[in-house]
Amino acid sequence: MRLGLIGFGNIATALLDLLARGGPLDHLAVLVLPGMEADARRRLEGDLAGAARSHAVVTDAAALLAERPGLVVECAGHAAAQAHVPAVLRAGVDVILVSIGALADPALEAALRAAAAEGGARLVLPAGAVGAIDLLSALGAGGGVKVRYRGAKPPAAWAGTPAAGMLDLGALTEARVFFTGTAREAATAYPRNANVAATLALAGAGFEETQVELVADPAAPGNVHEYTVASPLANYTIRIENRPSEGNAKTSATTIYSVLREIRNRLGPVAI
Ligand SMILES: NC(=O)C1=CN([C@@H]2O[C@H](COP(=O)(O)OP(=O)(O)OC[C@H]3O[C@@H](n4cnc5c(N)ncnc54)[C@H](O)[C@@H]3O)[C@@H](O)[C@H]2O)C=CC1
Ligand SMILES: O=C([O-])CC(=O)C(=O)O
Repeated sequence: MRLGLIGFGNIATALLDLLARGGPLDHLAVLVLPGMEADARRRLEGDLAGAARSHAVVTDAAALLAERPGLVVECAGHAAAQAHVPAVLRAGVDVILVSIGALADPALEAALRAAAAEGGARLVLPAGAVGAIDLLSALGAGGGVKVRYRGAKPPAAWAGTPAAGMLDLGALTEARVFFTGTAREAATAYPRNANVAATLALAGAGFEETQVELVADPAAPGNVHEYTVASPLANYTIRIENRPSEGNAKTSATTIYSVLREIRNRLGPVAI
């Protein structure tokens, strides 16, 4: 398999580590920010040396495409999704988009849909840190879906976000709701913490109709995603207590495994 990665942070490196357990990739191309090439090469020739038979480190989409990836995983952030994913899709290469909240920008959502159609490629939106997206997406097609989502994380996971200006994160002794609004507002204001809100919106009731609450909770047993769905076909509530990933407290470890699942489902004889 020839894999392209946009971003080489927590998700990308943990994913490579997992993939390498199944044997090395045929070729790996990694797109990093300019100036970060040497760091990436050091890791690819150091602790991640077994991940691929050959590798390349690039800084733009044209160079990534020149490496002929069969699949690209975006795991870099909203700005990277905007800068690089349209060209990859237009070139006919499928993209697993992890920074799903980027689609809260209607212009980018339209551009990515158009690029995928033009290139004959597929934009794959993984479940990421949440679950039961299969059911929500099925119900979404039936219409009349209402979704309420609550995302709670320990205070430290909200560092560097607008929550830090509203709350004294280090001194919290009880749970505080600091945001209520639509999924579009949540994904836009919290690009590194509310991709789940966008995933639920895209699967179910849409960005305006998906109600979101974000919470800093010193007693949270991890990154907790809870949502309730009411629809003519089924009603359900789900609560997921995620362990944070080792490399980034904002990101749940399950996100990495969700991307691994998408890749495994493309390669194996059975998809589940
Ligand atoms: N769909 C979901 O459920 C979830 C989505 N995410 C999203 O996944 C993304 C990655 O998460 P992590 O790996 O934990 O973050 P991270 O911060 O550890 O890694 C991101 C990497 O991307 C690099 N980067 C930033 N802009 C770039 C650009 N324009 N071009 C190339 N590289 C660039 C950074 O230097 C960094 O190394 C974030 O956008 C995050 O919000 C995270 C958790 C859940
Ligand atoms: O990983 C998580 O728990 C969720 C997350 O950061 C997001 O929704 O962006």
